[in-house]
Amino acid sequence: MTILVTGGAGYIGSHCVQQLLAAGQKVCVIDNLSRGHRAAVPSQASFFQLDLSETDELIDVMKSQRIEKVIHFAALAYVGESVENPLPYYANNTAGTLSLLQAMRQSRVSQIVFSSTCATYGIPETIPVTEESAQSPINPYGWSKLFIEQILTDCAHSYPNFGFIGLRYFNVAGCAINGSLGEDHSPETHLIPNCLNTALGKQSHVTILGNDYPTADGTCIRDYIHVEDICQAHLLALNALTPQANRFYNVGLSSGFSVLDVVQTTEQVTGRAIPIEYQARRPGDPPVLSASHEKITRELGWSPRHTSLTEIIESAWNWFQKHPDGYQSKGPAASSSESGENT
Ligand SMILES: O=c1ccn([C@@H]2O[C@H](COP(=O)(O)OP(=O)(O)O[C@H]3O[C@H](CO)[C@@H](O)[C@H](O)[C@H]3O)[C@@H](O)[C@H]2O)c(=O)[nH]1
Repeated sequence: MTILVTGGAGYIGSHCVQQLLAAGQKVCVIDNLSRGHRAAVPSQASFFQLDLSETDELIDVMKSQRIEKVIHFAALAYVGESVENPLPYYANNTAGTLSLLQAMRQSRVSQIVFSSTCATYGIPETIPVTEESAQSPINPYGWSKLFIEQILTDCAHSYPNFGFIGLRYFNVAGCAINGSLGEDHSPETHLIPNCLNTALGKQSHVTILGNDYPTADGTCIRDYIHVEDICQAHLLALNALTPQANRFYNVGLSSGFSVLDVVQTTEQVTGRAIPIEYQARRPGDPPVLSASHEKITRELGWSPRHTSLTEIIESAWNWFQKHPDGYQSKGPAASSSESGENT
């Protein structure tokens, strides 16, 4: 059977493709290659440069590649940007997923692992957040994903063969432990890459977006989880997919680190000073997010391997040092063929 991976040249998608291939799966990647530099798609996978909105082309790929299941990563995922400009979030994330689901239905592909987010919880009433916590997003990114959760739930109720598992990610971070894949967003807004780029001297300081939150040091607390542990959750979810599966799982470590904790840990890992400047809060940011992962541990046997923030940042620092210009750098991982040629 072949697994279709949407967004398979992106940060999390590329790491997952590597794990799927290592597990002996046949993989087909689609990616629109927008938003800056992408990882090269490995030659063992087939690749089609497609956007989620291209329903007919998606149907052609699903039929010609004999797709059996889908892992759906492709999405816009910047909380701040979604507040400034919500329409692309609903178009790309919500309408794009609708197009994908229509293509699946036309092609008789009925099982999907979906990348959801802790941003669907909004400001949680209790920490750690369980899957039963109320979902009330405070930014369009979270809403764009929550709408998809409802669409998937409705499909599972109405279509007998349809099954899904939705993974609600907390803050995915770090890079492949073997150094082969990294994190390269454009524009870069994520905290750990911004800290590492400051350590590399590519930017003068890290801007702390708010120090008046109701937390011990006044900065936001997040649950950082290593990208390879998120990918492991996808492989387990893939195996657990059945017709009528209708389940959501939090994927986080139940740990909480403030923005200042992350800056200090990055200083320790890199041995370099990271100057900071304070700015006002970024609209759409909840003060504290951390996951209960009891359900995915109990039901799927998920067991994260990289559980310290130091280890997560070390894996990223390893890649950033060797790729100071991201995938454009002249390094071993960046020199392979462009993903667009690899069809
Ligand atoms: O230069 C920076 C960047 C970020 N932050 C703060 O650091 C925290 C983490 O921010 P970031 O790394 O941008 O991640 P989030 O906005 O928390 O979003 C991530 O976590 C979401 C879940 O909330 C995922 O779904 C998103 O895809 C993913 O980008 C937040 O409190 C930010 O306000 C700063 O203070 N300065």
